[in-house]
Amino acid sequence: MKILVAGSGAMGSCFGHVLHKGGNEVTLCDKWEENLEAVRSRGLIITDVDKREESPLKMYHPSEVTGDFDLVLLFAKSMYLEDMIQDIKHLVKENTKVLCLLNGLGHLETLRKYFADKNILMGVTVCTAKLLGPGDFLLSSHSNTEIKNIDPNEREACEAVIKAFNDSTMPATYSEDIAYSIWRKACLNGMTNSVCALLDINMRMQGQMDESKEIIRQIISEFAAAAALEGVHFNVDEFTEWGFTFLTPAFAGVDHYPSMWQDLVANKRATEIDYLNGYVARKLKAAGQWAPYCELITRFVHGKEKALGIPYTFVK
Ligand SMILES: NC(=O)C1=CN([C@@H]2O[C@H](COP(=O)(O)OP(=O)(O)OC[C@H]3O[C@@H](n4cnc5c(N)ncnc54)[C@H](OP(=O)(O)O)[C@@H]3O)[C@@H](O)[C@H]2O)C=CC1
Ligand SMILES: CC(C)(CO)C(=O)C(=O)O
Repeated sequence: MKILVAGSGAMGSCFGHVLHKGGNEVTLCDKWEENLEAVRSRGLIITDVDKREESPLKMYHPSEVTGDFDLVLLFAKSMYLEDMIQDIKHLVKENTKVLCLLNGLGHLETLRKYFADKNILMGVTVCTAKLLGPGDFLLSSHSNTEIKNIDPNEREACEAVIKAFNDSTMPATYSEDIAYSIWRKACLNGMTNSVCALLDINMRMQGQMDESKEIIRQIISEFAAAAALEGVHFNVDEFTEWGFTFLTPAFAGVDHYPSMWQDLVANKRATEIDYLNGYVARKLKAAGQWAPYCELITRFVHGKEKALGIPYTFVK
């Protein structure tokens, strides 16, 4: 399969590398200058769990990419998704599928502004990856990715993408209800990413805090109220229990910090808060309801971004 990875930070580069090892023809593109420069001058380095590997993949600026692709894998941060789509949309032809695996909510609406449903695949992944430096990334796990076609007639094409992932040792499954899967993953990110970033703790430490279960339950209740407005229904207790399994050493090891901690605390970069807790707070507010936990968390995260002098866009 010919694959373009649009957004080749931690996740994009790691997925691209593993899909290349699985026999796919992969092109990476990104707009971060230091990243491009590091890959140009020294090559891409991927630590695939515990094996440090030099990847033969090249990385280009989106403006340099030409050709036909079967699949465009979107892996920009949520706030730069639209910008990335603007840069690569001309590369999406009649039969190209665009797969969005970003964390966060509201991305399908963004994709629909540019692409027909038949071109869109939506998904979520619990794989984790980390930026070690420009052009140097760690894939911490080959965990599951769920994918579904938006146009019901495109299941076969979606299954072909799932097969390409599985053939490349990236486990992937077909999601019968991708809206549910996306909300469940957003709940996980909404309960742990922002809390760990604000308290400067890792996921295992969050799991051990006495107060965690109640805080998490409240956050997930607000996500459930917002999801219901979109016709997605889930059980708050079930999601709280499921979320808690990620706060155990079995998933989080001894020191796993979620991506928002990596952005805000380690790398002092803007966060995806407006697409997680911020999305829920906005959604409920528009419906005349209130999400006190999500609202406060969003304001705290933006407050910290501001205090650190990080440029960000506050989605209203
Ligand atoms: N990391 C993880 O474990 C997981 C991440 N995800 C999701 O995947 C998506 C991509 O995340 P991830 O790959 O972690 O993000 P990264 O920050 O590693 O990469 C995303 C983009 O950010 C820009 N960028 C990265 N570092 C810098 C820097 N220091 N200075 C300037 N720009 C930089 C680059 O592109 P550009 O300059 O073009 O913006 C890069 O392509 C997100 O939606 C995330 O939530 C999902 C599951 C797990
Ligand atoms: C670690 C995990 C799976 C949960 O927060 C994640 O998606 C992230 O770090 O963004």
